[in-house]
Amino acid sequence: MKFVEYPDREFLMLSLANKIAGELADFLRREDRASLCVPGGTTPGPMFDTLSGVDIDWSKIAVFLNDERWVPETSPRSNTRLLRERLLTGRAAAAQFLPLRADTDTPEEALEGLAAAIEPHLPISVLLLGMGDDMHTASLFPGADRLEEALADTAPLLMALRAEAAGEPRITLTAPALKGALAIHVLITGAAKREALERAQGLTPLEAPIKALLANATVHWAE
Ligand SMILES: O=C(O)[C@H](O)[C@@H](O)[C@H](O)[C@H](O)COP(=O)(O)O
Repeated sequence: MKFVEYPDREFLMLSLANKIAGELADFLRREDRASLCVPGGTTPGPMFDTLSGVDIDWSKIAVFLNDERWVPETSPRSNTRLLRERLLTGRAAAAQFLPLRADTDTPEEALEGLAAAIEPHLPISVLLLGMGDDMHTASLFPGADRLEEALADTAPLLMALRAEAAGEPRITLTAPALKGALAIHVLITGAAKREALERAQGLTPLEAPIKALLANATVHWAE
């Protein structure tokens, strides 16, 4: 794991947006298409604001979430809504967005169709992850009902998980799909998350799911 500390959040968000844009541009020099997989939550909005304006060929980039909360897109908790408002706008509006949400009562009913749309875009070219104070990443929550299956090398691309801390049911990319990414970044801010990350180093992925993704990751942090 590589850990990069920034003097403040603004500098972190700008630098990370430029780093990710540079990596996507590099992929597009070598390949016809690239994919970008990003978290929802409250942290990445300012980074999305910068990234959405960068001058790369977004029409060749598939964008999808790490995970989605099973709520309608009109909900303030919808990660899709965050993406539409903060990332898939400006130049990045030309990107191909692959949803992790469908109009079914349960995430289980939608898994197959959603996974089939993402499958052709693997491995992920650039993966950005967030992390909660409880050391969850994507919707791989400690104590989630099917966490062990979702961490296994044999896990399917997508799974539905339920956890008390998650609130609503979740749909998430599983550990092997995330681990297969060609570049992995983790974006965290604040003292509590830095401490949680340090704690995770000494724990197993079942106790601290972020641990499953750290080996090849660059963690970006500011107070
Ligand atoms: O839907 C989600 O909850 C996210 O994708 C999740 O994995 C997120 O990255 C962390 O919970 C951190 O969230 P914050 O940035 O809000 O702290």
